[in-house]
Amino acid sequence: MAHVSSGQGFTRTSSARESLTNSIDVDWNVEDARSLVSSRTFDLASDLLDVDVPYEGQEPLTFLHYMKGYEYRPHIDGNLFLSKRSQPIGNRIATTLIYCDAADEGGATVFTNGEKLKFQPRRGDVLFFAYNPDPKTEAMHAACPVMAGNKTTLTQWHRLGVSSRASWDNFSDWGRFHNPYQGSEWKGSRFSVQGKADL
Ligand SMILES: O=C(O)CCC(=O)C(=O)O
Ligand SMILES: [Fe+2]
Repeated sequence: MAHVSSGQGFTRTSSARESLTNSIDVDWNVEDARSLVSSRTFDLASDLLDVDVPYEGQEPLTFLHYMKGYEYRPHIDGNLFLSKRSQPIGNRIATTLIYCDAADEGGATVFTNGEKLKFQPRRGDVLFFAYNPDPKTEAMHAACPVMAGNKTTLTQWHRLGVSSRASWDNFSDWGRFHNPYQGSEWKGSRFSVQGKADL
């Protein structure tokens, strides 16, 4: 059972997932650990997907802490295709996982359909996956139970079509989430696929 926190002092529970979680809103007006880590995940996503993934208006960074026996059963993070024909405006298209601490035993991230990949993370590893072409097959994944030690991760989901004026919760039916940094905008440089050919 997970105690899934919004960071606003309430939790909801999920039987598919057992971890301690916290949502970390990013203030895009300042350059700090949160904005720098989060922005790098969007740059990576833009580069790999060949489409500019916005920074502002995205879901918060989510910190997950798995203790011994905790796991996250097979699930999909998003349910739309990223194809030339469909325009997944406002929807999740990909996920970046940053492994802050690896378990001593267990805690692999596995892709349970398609090619059945198993990724045994070490501290500092980063895993990126898109839901293309079929999110219900290749992108179905799970976090194996932690058998010894602790595992902590930061998850950043990536959406297209969000902005400082149109945040992610406008495009989901989970209700409106208070973000103290709503409307903040990154003033620094950012990766763009337009300049990629010149690299
Ligand atoms: O911690 C993991 O290995 C997977 C986490 C995950 O699936 C998620 O945050 O959506
Ligand atoms: Fe997931």
